[in-house]
Amino acid sequence: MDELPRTVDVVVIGGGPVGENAAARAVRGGLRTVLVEHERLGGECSYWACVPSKALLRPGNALAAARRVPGVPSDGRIDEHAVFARRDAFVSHWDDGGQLEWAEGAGVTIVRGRARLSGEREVTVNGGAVLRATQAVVVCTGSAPVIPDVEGLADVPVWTSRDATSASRVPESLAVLGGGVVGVEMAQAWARLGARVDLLVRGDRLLARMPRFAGEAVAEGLRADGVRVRLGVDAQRVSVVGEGVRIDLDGGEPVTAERLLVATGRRPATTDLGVEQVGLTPGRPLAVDDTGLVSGVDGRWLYAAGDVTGRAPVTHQGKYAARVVGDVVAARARGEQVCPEPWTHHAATADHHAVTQVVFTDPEVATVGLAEPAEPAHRAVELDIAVSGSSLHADGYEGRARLVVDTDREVVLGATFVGQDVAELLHAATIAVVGQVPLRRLWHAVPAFPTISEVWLRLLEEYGL
Ligand SMILES: Cc1cc2nc3c(=O)[nH]c(=O)nc-3n(C[C@H](O)[C@H](O)[C@H](O)COP(=O)(O)OP(=O)(O)OC[C@H]3O[C@@H](n4cnc5c(N)ncnc54)[C@H](O)[C@@H]3O)c2cc1C
Ligand SMILES: NC(=O)c1ccc[n+]([C@@H]2O[C@H](COP(=O)([O-])OP(=O)(O)OC[C@H]3O[C@@H](n4cnc5c(N)ncnc54)[C@H](O)[C@@H]3O)[C@@H](O)[C@H]2O)c1
Repeated sequence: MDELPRTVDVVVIGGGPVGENAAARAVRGGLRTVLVEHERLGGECSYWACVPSKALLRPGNALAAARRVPGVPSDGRIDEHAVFARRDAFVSHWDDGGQLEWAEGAGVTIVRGRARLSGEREVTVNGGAVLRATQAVVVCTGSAPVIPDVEGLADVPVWTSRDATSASRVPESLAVLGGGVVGVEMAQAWARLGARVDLLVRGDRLLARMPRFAGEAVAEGLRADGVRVRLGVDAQRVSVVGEGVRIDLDGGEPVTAERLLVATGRRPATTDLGVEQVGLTPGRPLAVDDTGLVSGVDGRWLYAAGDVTGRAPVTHQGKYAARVVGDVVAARARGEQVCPEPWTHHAATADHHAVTQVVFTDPEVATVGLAEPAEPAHRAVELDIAVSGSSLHADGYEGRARLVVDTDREVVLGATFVGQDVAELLHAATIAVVGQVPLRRLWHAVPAFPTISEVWLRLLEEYGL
């Protein structure tokens, strides 16, 4: 720390994907920028979330895809050692040296340590060195798992998503608490690696924020892999039994498993961050406007992006918000007027209208924008994915697609696709939503034959074109 500048233009707290992007963008705007990270550069996403979870899911999805195409050798079993080795390579063996090199190459100064806000434009690292920011402090501290208040849960060893993405031995049995995205992805990954999996879900469906047909299709996919999907069960008590854990359920028989994964959501990481020093409440998300400026703090110096804002907790939306923040801070430093009109360079407008997400299960779920009609003028146009492209892609292909259409303006407000390999359909839908492309113009976007995208033509016909 001694040789570091104590006064810089921008201090970014948290070196996950979001903080890295905010810092790089600020540097690109000509600002001297320090990024403080207390664990690994690259954050949760690179080492314990997006990347390793997708590496664990991909082999099972590839094998299942091969099994749907007669003639392709697919009678073997997954070699878990090779899967773990590939996962380990993707997370660079949990070594962030490569990211450090990238950051230095991008001109970002890295400081290792835990940062706390200690006053206006001021950040203290490890309780010692003080960094002062002439322009802005940008908080990108991410989120942490929520462990619910269930009797006994605090006293038993459980898996969080960190363990579920980094383990290198397949447990004989795994109970998963929570039917959200982490729950369904990890239930399938570990089932396909050979664990006996129970998925314990409080509500009556999986993926409750998505259209019902999405959760139902994923539940069917999980059941086909032997996962026992238990809907409408509430964990009452958790205790240690032998080498494993027992979960007593309201609404079902008790479940015993070698491991218990708690996948019941995440909360913004604003505790132990000194937010009370600037009049904010620890534990709450940092509410931001569309430029990333934190609400409730005077002086236009505190910004935030990513999971910590609670806005759209997926990596790509956080990085988008980070690019906006970096550019806004640089523009304001140059004395330019920032006009955050919707859809301009200085406003993260897509967070309100076009958040994208893919659930990487088999079947996949891909969503953008509105999942359900929200006003009388909105109409859901929905059908099975049954086109030449899909039937050639896999025997017995099953999928479903929904567009939410604004019938007054005749534009697409949202899309949901479920089925094998639908993730790559999503960007076309995103462009339709963001571009507010009239349906009558979309009619002229002719899907290539034979691709799964032919479903777009069927959807437009179903609408009435
Ligand atoms: C199992 C799992 C799978 C996921 N899969 C996907 C996926 O496939 N696609 C997707 O888009 N999203 C996925 N997500 C969500 C994604 O991981 C997050 O949206 C993303 O990591 C948010 O990035 P971030 O930079 O805001 O936060 P993080 O990645 O959490 O990074 C925050 C960083 O800040 C650091 N930090 C925190 N406090 C301090 C401090 N006081 N001082 C210094 N440093 C600090 C942390 O050490 C961390 O490195 C997944 C999440 C989980 C749990
Ligand atoms: N592919 C992806 O984009 C991806 C993958 C994984 C995670 N993520 C993101 O990471 C974050 C965390 O994911 P998550 O699945 O933990 O959260 P989530 O909010 O998606 O799901 C949590 C689930 O747990 C349930 N729950 C809460 N308390 C419970 C309790 N006491 N008992 C039983 N169930 C309970 C909730 O009803 C909810 O269904 C989310 O923002 C998610 O979008 C994204």
